[in-house]
Amino acid sequence: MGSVIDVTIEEGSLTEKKPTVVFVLGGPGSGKGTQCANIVQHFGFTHLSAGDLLRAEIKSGSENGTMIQNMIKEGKIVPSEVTIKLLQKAIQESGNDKFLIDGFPRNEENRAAFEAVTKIEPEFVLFFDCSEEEMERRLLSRNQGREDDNIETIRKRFKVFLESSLPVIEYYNSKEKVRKIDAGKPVEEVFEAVKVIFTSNSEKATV
Ligand SMILES: Nc1ncnc2c1ncn2[C@@H]1O[C@H](COP(=O)(O)OP(=O)(O)O)[C@@H](O)[C@H]1O
Ligand SMILES: Nc1ccn([C@@H]2O[C@H](COP(=O)(O)OP(=O)(O)O)[C@@H](O)[C@H]2O)c(=O)n1
Ligand SMILES: [Mg+2]
Repeated sequence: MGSVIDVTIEEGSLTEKKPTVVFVLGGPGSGKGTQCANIVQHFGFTHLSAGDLLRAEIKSGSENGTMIQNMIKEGKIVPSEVTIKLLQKAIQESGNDKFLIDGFPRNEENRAAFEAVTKIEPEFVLFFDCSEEEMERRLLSRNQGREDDNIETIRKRFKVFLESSLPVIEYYNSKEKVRKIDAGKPVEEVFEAVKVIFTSNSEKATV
């Protein structure tokens, strides 16, 4: 009797549809959050910013809060175990099946752990390509009171981006999953390029 129930549950989980995920990557200040807000309005995705989830975790007074706060101040990447748990919880609570995951995966550890734990492959990877000079200018005038938007931490974040995050983008590029956008232009122009990608991708999916 027990075995019949087991088989039913297994079949149920096998046929459960995996959510659609788009990773939104790019250096600090490249405009990920800004463009995600636009994409949500036009294409019905739920926006999950790994950085926002980590900052909310600090505010909630969680036991990991101090560790996360120290890492963010130093521009370091928080262990994937912590970030993936927060992402999974947000995915479950959203009720949606389409997600923009912004600022994740930021290193090889993030990428491999997410794949191993969730078995989710991104539909594609949106890469906002922007010069350091422009990103620095934007971060220094972001005015969100962030403890990491100071020149000292910004330099550390740029270094981490080049050393740890770009290789992840290269990995997806070798799988032809990267859609690169010139993010140095004004917000509206960047969004025009973003729209083309989301429109052509959803057309492909329905053919
Ligand atoms: N295309 C753009 N041109 C000029 N400023 C921008 C552009 N996109 C975003 N910004 C501004 O730059 C800052 C960083 O943008 P944000 O979306 O938070 O980037 P990220 O999430 O990649 O760090 C914000 O103050 C935002 O208003
Ligand atoms: N996957 C991630 C994403 C962010 N973070 C931390 O959160 C910080 C801010 O990330 P963010 O995505 O909000 O920053 P921006 O690129 O949006 O400026 C990073 O510098 C890391 O310290 C992380 O540890 N792991
Ligand atoms: Mg952001």
